Amino acid sequence: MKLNERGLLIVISGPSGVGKGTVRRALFEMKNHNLVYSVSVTTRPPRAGEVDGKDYYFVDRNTFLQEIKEDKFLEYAEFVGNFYGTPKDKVDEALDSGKEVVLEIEVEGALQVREKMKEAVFIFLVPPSKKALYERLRARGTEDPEIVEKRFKKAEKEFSLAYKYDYIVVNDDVNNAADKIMAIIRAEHARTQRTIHKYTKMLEE
Ligand SMILES: Nc1ncnc2c1ncn2[C@@H]1O[C@H](COP(=O)(O)OP(=O)(O)OP(=O)(O)O)[C@@H](O)[C@H]1O
Ligand SMILES: Nc1nc2c(ncn2[C@@H]2O[C@H](COP(=O)(O)O)[C@@H](O)[C@H]2O)c(=O)[nH]1
Repeated sequence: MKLNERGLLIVISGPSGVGKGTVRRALFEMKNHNLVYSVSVTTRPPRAGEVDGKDYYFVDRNTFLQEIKEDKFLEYAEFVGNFYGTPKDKVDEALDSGKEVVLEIEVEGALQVREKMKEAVFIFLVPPSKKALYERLRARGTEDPEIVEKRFKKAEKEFSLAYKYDYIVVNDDVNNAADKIMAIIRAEHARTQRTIHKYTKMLEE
């Protein structure tokens, strides 16, 4: 395949409860995009309403550990007691077919991707305030209070790594944040195409 036919990889991170999933869904509802969402594998039990194969591939711990051994993940990490990983073959397939692939993953995994895929774009979503983050996490009502505390505490470490990302986007308003992310994706796409075009021309000379 030609270099310029390969899609762009977009990594979105941010502390638990900041609104990554909500903003990503708003992004995918926009018109005229070429995005696909990479469904992760996890050992976390499904939340009410979550669908296997759409929200996550839900597996048990032994299956996940076996898949690590078989080198099936582009990246993986443990987050507050559960494993999460990105299936490598699906991401490669989608990129090879020219799609823009969105990963919504925590920071440890994102930094693994940074090492492997230099051309990927890294976006870190932040809340308007810490108070708003805590309130979103608590009000979502999907975790027991003790897990809410653990996830909120983990946010400190995640914030401290935000400087490793290419862009920081504030999720004050969902549509606002989705618009900003779409603008980043379009600009990065254009920049990548220009760079590839330049080098292809140079090689032809
Ligand atoms: N801009 C916003 N203003 C107010 N509430 C928001 C906003 N964005 C998201 N929320 C709410 O915050 C809660 C957490 O959002 P969401 O589940 O999308 O976060 P997340 O970052 O994907 O979390 P996790 O990493 O734990 O999966 C949800 O109840 C969602 O409706
Ligand atoms: N490193 C990875 N992190 C992932 C992946 N899929 C999701 N996540 C992140 O885990 C936490 C918790 O998710 P939750 O659904 O239990 O709230 C959150 O930050 C997700 O973005 C993955 O494949 N790899």
